[in-house]
Parts: sequence; structure tokens; C-alpha cells
Amino acid sequence: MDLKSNHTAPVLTDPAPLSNTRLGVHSSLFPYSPSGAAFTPGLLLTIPRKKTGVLDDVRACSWLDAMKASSPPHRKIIKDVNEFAPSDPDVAYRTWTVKYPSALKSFEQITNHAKGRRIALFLDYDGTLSPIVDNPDCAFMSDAMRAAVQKVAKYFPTAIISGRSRDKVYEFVGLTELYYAGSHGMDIMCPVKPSISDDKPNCFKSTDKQGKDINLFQPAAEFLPMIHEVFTSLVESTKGIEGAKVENNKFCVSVHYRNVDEKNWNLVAQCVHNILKDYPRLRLTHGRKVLEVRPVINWDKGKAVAFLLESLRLSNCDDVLPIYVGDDRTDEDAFKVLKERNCGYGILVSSVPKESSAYYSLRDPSEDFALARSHGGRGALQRQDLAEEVRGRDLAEEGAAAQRFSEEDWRGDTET
Ligand SMILES: O=P(O)(O)OC[C@H]1O[C@H](O[C@H]2O[C@H](CO)[C@@H](O)[C@H](O)[C@H]2O)[C@H](O)[C@@H](O)[C@@H]1O
Repeated sequence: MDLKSNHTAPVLTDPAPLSNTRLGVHSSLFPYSPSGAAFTPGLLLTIPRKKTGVLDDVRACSWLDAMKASSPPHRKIIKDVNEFAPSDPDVAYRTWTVKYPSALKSFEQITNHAKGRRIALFLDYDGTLSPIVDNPDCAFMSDAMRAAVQKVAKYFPTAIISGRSRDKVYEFVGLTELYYAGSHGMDIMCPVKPSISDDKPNCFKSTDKQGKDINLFQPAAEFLPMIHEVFTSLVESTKGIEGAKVENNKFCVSVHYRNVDEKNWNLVAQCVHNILKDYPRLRLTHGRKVLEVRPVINWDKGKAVAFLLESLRLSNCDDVLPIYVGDDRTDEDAFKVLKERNCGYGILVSSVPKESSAYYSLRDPSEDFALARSHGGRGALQRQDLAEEVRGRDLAEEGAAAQRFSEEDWRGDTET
């Protein structure tokens, strides 16, 4: 089937609103339609009236603006008009935590709420379990973090929900006892047979690398050849841009511009735009110094969380307290699902104030570690000390690593 056309690809600068708070795997898998309910007209590409040069398309659809807005100097301008933006960053952060209290400091409250209920834990990978680094292939989680997650998983069902390919994130985490959802939830592996998947065409049996039987749910399966084609084209078209990197995440593609000189970001945007305009069934979202190309199906990390909860028979709010920890815009879909169900908590990992559907906050991955250690049985008393200890230890480890580590990414006052 030729899915190409000459239409312009839809663009999203923020996650699509959820139209359905209850999981309905089939009914929610609507193919994208520009006039459909999933996207507001304001988020759609507008064609420039007057073409003055090659960048007009890119500027018109705001990609470049969105890319620039996420970079530190530009964000400072945005912060000046932000409600959480007193000029002192520490004051701004503290003010923000009134609305999004620290999960570490609220540990007692969380455990009280969890009394008599089973916690189900969902963890994003990049920026949550691992610090943001320049080279996406080197975003390793520390052994201490791995041990903490392993410990937590002994007590609570634990899943990793990542934008990476499932294989890649499994390679990084390396714990067989967890559930994994890659490609922003479009590739879900659950060791048990999902109770809601009996007749689902995109749910099938497979074996993992150890030869163990697993069940996979891949709602975007039909897009695989298209994504591969786009990945190949993007590798080719960006190869002249120094620092650009294209990552194949199986059901989506990441185009990284973290290491591209800002004056060349327009070239990156133009390459992606030129290719995407021929694929109306693919859309673009923005991550941390990354453009992400993905199918237009109505599926995201939020839907993946709902799917896993239901598959694992954990969707009864009276018995289960789901907790989702994430740092990215794509994690907002999961926060929203928990908020709309009024069941469980989203915890946003961010060192800068920002609007979120999460309930609590953590400043950086070292605080995730401290929280995991607390939940894993070490107790609440040493949480803050642990966060400080890990911050120091991980920075030392990173310093020894071959790649350049940006301190600003770890605990700076800007989102990266
Ligand atoms: O959902 P996630 O697990 O958070 O994955 C989102 C993207 O994370 C990775 O990119 C980000 O982290 C890199 C390593 O620290 C960093 O270099 C990059 O700038 C960030 O955008 C990953 O490489 C992407 O494929 C994921 O989609």
C-alpha cells in the first residue's frame, strides 16, 4: 500500500489531548485525520502566503521556533513571562514546588495513600533513570540506579516506558523482571498474556533474546516499513549536517540536534520537513533537542500505561496506586491518564519550573534514585542524603566516561 501523498505532514508541538480516559484499545486506534478531534486547528501546519526562500515552510510551521524555545538562552526569555519566574532560579523553583511538591518530601503522604493498595510503577528512561548526555548511545544508567530499580521491582510491578526502541531500552536497563514499552508505548512487551488482547490483531506471541515466551502489542505494526524508509531517507539527507544524528526507534525516528550548531538547526528542520511532507500519516513531536517522527495513530505513553494496567489486571483504583515518573513532554500523556482517572500520581523530573499534569516533582534523576531506594525498603530518613550522595557519585562516574558531560544538563537552571 502506498501511503505517500503530496499533502503536508501534520505537526504537533504538544501531545494530542486524550479523548478517552478509559482504555479501549480498538476504538482509540483511529487513524489520524487533520480534521479529526485529536488535533486542534491551531496546531496544524499553515502554508506561508509568500515564499521568500527555502526556510519559509520550516518557519511557518514553527518547528524552528519550537527548537529554539527549548534552548537555554531562548527559554530565559520565556521564563520572564512565566508565572514561575522570579528572577532568582532557586526562588522560582521553590515557588513552583508549592504547586508540584517534591515527591521526596511527600514520601510519607504517598506511602499513606498507598496503604492497602499495591503500587504499580512506571518509569521513563532518558532524563529519568539516566542523565541527559550528548551522545544518545551513551545514556547509561548507573549501577546504583539499576540496583534501586531492581529492588523496587521485587515489591511492585514495574515497567519502563520509553521513546527508545524496546530492544535499546532493554539493553540499557538489563533487568528481565520488568515490563518494557518502547517507541513511546507503540511496542509493549508483557511477559503475561494481556487479558484484553485475545482477538487483537496487533497482539502476538514472540520470544525474547533469552528465548523466553513473551507477548507483544504493537499498535503501529503496519507503519514499520514506512518508518524504516523515512529513517533511511533522514540518515541520507542529514549526513552533511555536522552533529546531526538520526536514531531508529523502530516505530518512530528521532532526529537529534543537540550537537548541531544552533545556526544550522534550520537545516535539520528543513531536512525533516522535506521528507515528512510526503508522509501525511506521520507526524512530528518535539523532545529534548530532538525532533521525533511517529505514526499518526492515537496512541501514546498514556495509552500504553492504561494498556499495561488493564493487561496486568491492575486497573482497579481501590487496590492499585499507579505512579509514573517522567521528565519529557511525551510523559505528560501518562500524567494526564492518571490525573483524569483520579488514580495514582505523576511525578515530573525537572530542574526548571514548568506546567505539567504531574502531581509531584523531583529535581533530577538522583532524586528518583533516592525515592526508589526509599520505596525499596531503605526508609525515608536518608532520602535527601542519598540524593546528594548519588548526585556526587554519578557526576564523578560521568567525568570518567569518554563522552563530554554537560553539567548544565544534569542540574542546570534550564530545560535541555
Ligand atoms: O522516553 P524517553 O526514554 O525519555 O526517550 C526520549 C528520547 O530520549 C533520548 O534522547 C534524549 O536523551 C539523549 C541522551 O541523554 C540526549 O542526547 C537527547 O538530546 C535527548 O533528546 C533518545 O535518544 C530518543 O530516541 C528518545 O526518543
